[in-house]
Amino acid sequence: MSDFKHFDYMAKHRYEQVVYFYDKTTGLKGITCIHNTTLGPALGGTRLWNYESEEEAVLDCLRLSRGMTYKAAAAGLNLGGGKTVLIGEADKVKSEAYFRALGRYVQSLNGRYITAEDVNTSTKDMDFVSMETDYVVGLEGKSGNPSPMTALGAFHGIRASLQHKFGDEDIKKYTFAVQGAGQTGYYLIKHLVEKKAKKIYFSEINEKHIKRLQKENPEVEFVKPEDFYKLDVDVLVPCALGGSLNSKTIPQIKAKIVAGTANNVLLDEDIHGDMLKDKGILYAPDFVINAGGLINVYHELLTYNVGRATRDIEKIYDRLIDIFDIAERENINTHLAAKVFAKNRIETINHLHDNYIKR
Ligand SMILES: NC(=O)c1ccc[n+]([C@@H]2O[C@H](COP(=O)([O-])OP(=O)(O)OC[C@H]3O[C@@H](n4cnc5c(N)ncnc54)[C@H](O)[C@@H]3O)[C@@H](O)[C@H]2O)c1
Repeated sequence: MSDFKHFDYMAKHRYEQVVYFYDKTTGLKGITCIHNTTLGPALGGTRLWNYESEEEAVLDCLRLSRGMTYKAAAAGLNLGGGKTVLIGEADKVKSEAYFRALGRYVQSLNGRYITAEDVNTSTKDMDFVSMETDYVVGLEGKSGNPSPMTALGAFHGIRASLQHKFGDEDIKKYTFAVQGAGQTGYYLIKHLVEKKAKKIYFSEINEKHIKRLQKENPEVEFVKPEDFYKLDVDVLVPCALGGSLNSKTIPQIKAKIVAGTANNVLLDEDIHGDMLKDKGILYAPDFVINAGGLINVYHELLTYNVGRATRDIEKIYDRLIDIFDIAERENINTHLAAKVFAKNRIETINHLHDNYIKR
């Protein structure tokens, strides 16, 4: 019997709500976690995963929803943090009825939570969800594929990092190594090529993605994944896995900046955030630099306009500059500074709510 104490955990990290739902007919089994709605409705995708245990699923949902609170707050959006996880094998459970049942549960929360696609769920699945609820974004024909926008945000984040570290953001003067040329890495490389980066390396494990890039941009040089961290470049651009910066990889790094799209790059936020700081490596916090897709999808809740969304994504530049300044002033690592930045925004708006009596 597990001794995980749900309410103690919720109290410690200030969660608002955890909802369990089960639909007998379709076998839909899931959890929605709403971490914080100070800034607005909790937004976060629906992840479908064959979790080993229910506890693992709850913990994943809790952790991911909290991450969404910070991400939305740091992105300057009027959104809170939430997430849904569904327990099941993707190729066995998925159907129209399954996702429409999910839509019913989302609708029952009356707008406190807004969903979207995530691991193992697609825009097509979300179309079924949208038949039952208004509270779903990232639909076909609306804001579209988030990956190019995530890559665009990361590109502005790289510029901000260069500016802060070297006082000059001219891409032409620098060398880059990109890990992963998938949905986001591919587009990010295109931006670096377009701005005539001095040299670009990339590492990949998917043969198809390697060939695509070598065909389209032969000047971008392939390196084996095991050689990625020790490359003598100015900027490492992680666009693949979580946990890639850890006690084994950080000592190998020669680059002065780490800035890319990958989520949860630091295996341990505190230990590895400090390790990078001590080595004089500027780290652009993942949840700030990779928020372009979220900012884009948020614009669906307004009236979607690609120009306005793009301008908002550009603001990642200023936000990172502010965060780097906080880190320097407070002598803390940049990941912690980003959390301080996000928490400050939530607290400020919270006070504002206290001053204002709704009629
Ligand atoms: N897609 C988005 O809009 C978005 C938004 C925010 C964050 N992210 C994060 O960015 C990261 C990349 O997302 P994506 O959508 O580009 O995923 P993706 O799966 O399309 O691309 C990842 C690529 O990395 C490659 N890869 C895996 N392991 C590798 C290794 N050891 N060395 C080199 N390459 C390796 C894969 O083969 C794949 O081509 C993820 O961490 C994701 O959570 C993505």
